Formats: sequence, C-alpha cells, structure tokens
Amino acid sequence: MTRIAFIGGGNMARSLIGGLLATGLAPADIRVADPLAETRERLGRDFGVATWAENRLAVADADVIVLAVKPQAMPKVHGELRMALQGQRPLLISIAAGVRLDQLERWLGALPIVRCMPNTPALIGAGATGLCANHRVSAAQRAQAQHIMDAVGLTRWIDDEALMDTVTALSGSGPAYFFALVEALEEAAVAQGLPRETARALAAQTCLGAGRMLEETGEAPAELRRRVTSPNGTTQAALESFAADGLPRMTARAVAAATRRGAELAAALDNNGNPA
Ligand SMILES: NC(=O)C1=CN([C@@H]2O[C@H](COP(=O)(O)OP(=O)(O)OC[C@H]3O[C@@H](n4cnc5c(N)ncnc54)[C@H](OP(=O)(O)O)[C@@H]3O)[C@@H](O)[C@H]2O)C=CC1
Ligand SMILES: O=C(O)[C@@H]1CCC=N1
Repeated sequence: MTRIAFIGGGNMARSLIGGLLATGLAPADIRVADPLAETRERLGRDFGVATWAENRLAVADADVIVLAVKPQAMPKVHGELRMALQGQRPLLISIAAGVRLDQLERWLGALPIVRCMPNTPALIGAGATGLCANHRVSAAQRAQAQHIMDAVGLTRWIDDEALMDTVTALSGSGPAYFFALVEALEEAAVAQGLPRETARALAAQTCLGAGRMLEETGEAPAELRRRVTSPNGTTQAALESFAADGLPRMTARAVAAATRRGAELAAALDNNGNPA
C-alpha cells in the first residue's frame, strides 16, 4: 500500500487523483492539502479523499508526496514542508513547471525527488508524462513514480533534465494547443454558416479521430496526413494555406516561448526559493 499526499488540490491534482482512483487505488490512501475550504470540500465530495488545510498534517506518514502547486507557491510550501519532513524520507514528486531538481533539493533537503510533467488528459487516463529523477531515487522509487504516472496515461523518462522544459512546452501545455485549434476550426466553420453545435461536435470528433489514428495505426503523422490529402483536393488547398502562413515556424516559436517561460519560472525562484 502506498500512501500518497498531494500538496495543492487544483486542476492537476484532480486529474491525477481521478486517474489513480480509476485504476483501483483506494481513496483512503490519498490525502490532499489545500488552503481553500471550498476546494477541500469538493475533493472530499467528488473523490472521497481526506483533506487538510495544513500541509504538514497531510504529509505525516506519506510514502509519496506530490507537489501540485504553482511554481510561484513553492517558497511558501517548501518553508512549511521542510520542518514537517524532518526524520521522514518520502519520495517527492514535483509537477511544477520549470522548477528544477537542484532547487527542490536545496529547499526541501537531500530527498529522493522525481520531477514530472504530466498533462490534464490524465483525468481520463489519456495523460502524457515526462519524468526525470535525481540520483537519490532508488530503482524501487523510480518504479513507484512510474506506476503513479502510468496509472494516468503514457510515460517517458527524460535523462537530461534540461529537456524537461521542452517536455512542458510539448505535452504539458500541448492539450491547450489542440483545444485552441478546435476553437479556431469551430469559429471558421461558424463564420461560413454551420450551426455552432454542429461545428464544435465535428471539430472535436475530428481531433479525437486523428489522435486515435496516430495511436492505433502507429503510422507516422506525415503518412496519415498524406492519406487525407488527395492531389489538388481540398486538404491540399488548406495545407498550402497553412504552409504559406508559416504553421511550422509559428509552432516552433510557440514551443520555444513556452520552453523559455519554464526556465523563467524557475529563475524567478532562484533566490533561495523566494521570487527574485
Ligand atoms: N494545468 C496543467 O495543465 C498542468 C499543470 N502543471 C503544473 O501543476 C502545478 C499545479 O497546476 P494547476 O493544478 O493547474 O494549478 P491550480 O492553481 O489549479 O492548483 C494549485 C492548487 O494549490 C493550492 N495552493 C496554493 N498555495 C498552496 C500551499 N501553500 N499549500 C497547498 N496548496 C496550495 C491552490 O489553492 P488556491 O487556488 O487557493 O491558491 C490550488 O488549489 C503547477 O506547478 C503547474 O506548473 C503541470 C502539468 C500540466
Ligand atoms: O501553463 C502552465 O504553466 C502549466 C504547465 C503546463 C501546463 N500548464
């Protein structure tokens, strides 16, 4: 039995808790700390997990602690946890964007730490998570972290921590890019006269269908794209328009901006955990 304590009960904690419970983990093995009474009540109601207002109470006797707060909340959290964790040696899992392993060690002590970058589809078991461990993480703890993240979707270990900001920019933020594309497709179709509900349903199902084809056929995206694109047909007209408007360059710039932002979030915390 693994007791997992979540620090922060927001969007990502909800996604992970929902996914873990769906795989059979007992609600009694999950505890959550969040400052907001309303958030705690909702977690208790929706998932049947125990909640606390104080972080130190939630982490007592936890085997795994998941830090699920915004990077900006880290200074407060590490101040509260450092004392509480004296004499305890849990596995720490941080999902905070940008925050580096060396920073977490400096703030929380020489603990085994896995830095993860999941995404919100974890809520429906379709998450994608990159994981990166410090040298204190044992093989058993590595398996433990992977087990938790496997419960909510696909996992990949990232050996070079510097690439975790890239993972964040790709799959951490990525669901929002696809939602934005579905929104844009919906708007384009509505502008041409399609009823909104129909436009949204067709756009969303197309996104789902394309994703499932990638997964189920194992074909390269370029090959699947080629099969949709009849010579001189409608798809070719649209793809040429995308190319003329610089879709690959736009995408590369967006991913670079998100990657940079991850590093900035960490740099802002470098002053002993306090915002610079
Ligand atoms: N959202 C996403 O798609 C992803 C997010 N992440 C990372 O996950 C982390 C959480 O993001 P997300 O779930 O979206 O954020 P949320 O704001 O939804 O959740 C964070 C929660 O932590 C609570 N909190 C704030 N301060 C403390 C504290 N001192 N102790 C305990 N809890 C506290 C917040 O309460 P209150 O609201 O009252 O401040 C809030 O309920 C971030 O670091 C983010 O980078 C990673 C992958 C994907
Ligand atoms: O936008 C953010 O900073 C977080 C990290 C990845 C997804 N959401």
